[in-house]
Amino acid sequence: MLNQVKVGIVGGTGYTGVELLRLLALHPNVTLHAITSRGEAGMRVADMFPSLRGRIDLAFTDPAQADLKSCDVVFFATPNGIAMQQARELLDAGVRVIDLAADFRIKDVAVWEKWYGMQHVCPDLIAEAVYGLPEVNRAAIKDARLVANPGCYPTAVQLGFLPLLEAGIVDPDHLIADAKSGVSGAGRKAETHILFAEATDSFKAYGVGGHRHLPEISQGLASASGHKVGLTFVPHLTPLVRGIHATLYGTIKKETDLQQLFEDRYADEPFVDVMPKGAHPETRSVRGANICRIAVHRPQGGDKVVVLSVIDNLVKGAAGQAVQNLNLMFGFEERMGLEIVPLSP
Ligand SMILES: NC(=O)C1=CN([C@@H]2O[C@H](COP(=O)(O)OP(=O)(O)OC[C@H]3O[C@@H](n4cnc5c(N)ncnc54)[C@H](OP(=O)(O)O)[C@@H]3O)[C@@H](O)[C@H]2O)C=CC1
Ligand SMILES: CC(=O)N[C@@H](CCC(=O)OP(=O)(O)O)C(=O)O
Repeated sequence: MLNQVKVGIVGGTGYTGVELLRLLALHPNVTLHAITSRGEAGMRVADMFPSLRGRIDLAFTDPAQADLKSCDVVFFATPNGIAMQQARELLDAGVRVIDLAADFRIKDVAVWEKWYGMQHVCPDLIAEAVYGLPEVNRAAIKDARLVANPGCYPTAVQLGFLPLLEAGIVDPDHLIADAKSGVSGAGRKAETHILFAEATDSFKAYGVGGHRHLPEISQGLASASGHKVGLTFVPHLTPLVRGIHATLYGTIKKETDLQQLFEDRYADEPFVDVMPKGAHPETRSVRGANICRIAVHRPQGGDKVVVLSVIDNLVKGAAGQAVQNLNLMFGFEERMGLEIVPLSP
């Protein structure tokens, strides 16, 4: 077992890339070896991100020149369609890969190609990849060469629905996920809808007709329930920087103590907190930390269950979960580098 891993990050200037840097800077068993950027090659990381001054003494390298093959593991914090072009070469060189994008998340290649609008260049690697949701796939992640780190909405929604579907408590044909994301979920790019004046002091749904996280969530929930699910998923853009709040609805078909069900399911999970009965988790209670806080409700004792699930999209929804996966892959304690108290307020 290695006690020090050499890490490369492709896409070090994006929001998930810099979040990886923040977490890995304090990870005792990680040595950062290469951090790429095409636009900022040559610039010192700490000059671009003063929050990392005194913590990271490296410069960005162009991905074409970066020494990725001598790393033990490479994270791709890049747009969709980039990791699939380089994964095989790295795996062949003995490098393990964690993709924060969606290239390896959906097992059905035709479904992936339809939603992502491009041809997949290595479908055989999709078959090999392990979906990196530790609360479901912990054992397989430990042995994986290639991990598909889950999407942000899919993390919040799946963790909220899993106990109910695994135990057959709700009707799997009529699930509703009403989810809200902060603006950092859209990445660090110049687009009109995420400009301060457009996104602040306003609130809107988007992708009601279909969002690319729908097939990813449906795949995970189907696997939990043992058959296909019917899911209505509506994402919203909310004027927060970080955070996802998912309100999940199901129709109860089998009676159980819902609070006990959730507490038992997540009793041994270091990064899922089932809150006391009647709680209303806030996104600020997870800000900056690798945690999903969940509360389960049964309004007026009726036939509907309502689950509230909150995460920080950049941490449990991306970089933190990726570090959790690294810890599992290299046999480190799962909490290593992730013992962070959320920022509140
Ligand atoms: N933001 C979030 O909350 C979440 C994001 N994700 C996923 O993680 C991935 C990264 O997201 P995010 O950090 O928000 O994205 P950003 O747009 O903020 O950053 C993208 C990064 O990728 C680099 N990059 C872009 N194109 C290429 C390329 N062709 N080759 C190599 N590097 C490239 C960019 O740097 P440069 O152009 O200088 O090379 C930049 O560092 C995306 O796939 C996203 O869907 C997943 C979960 C949550
Ligand atoms: C607010 C916002 O725009 N969110 C993004 C989520 C993108 C993301 O993180 O995508 P992956 O998890 O698939 O990598 C969106 O809806 O497209």
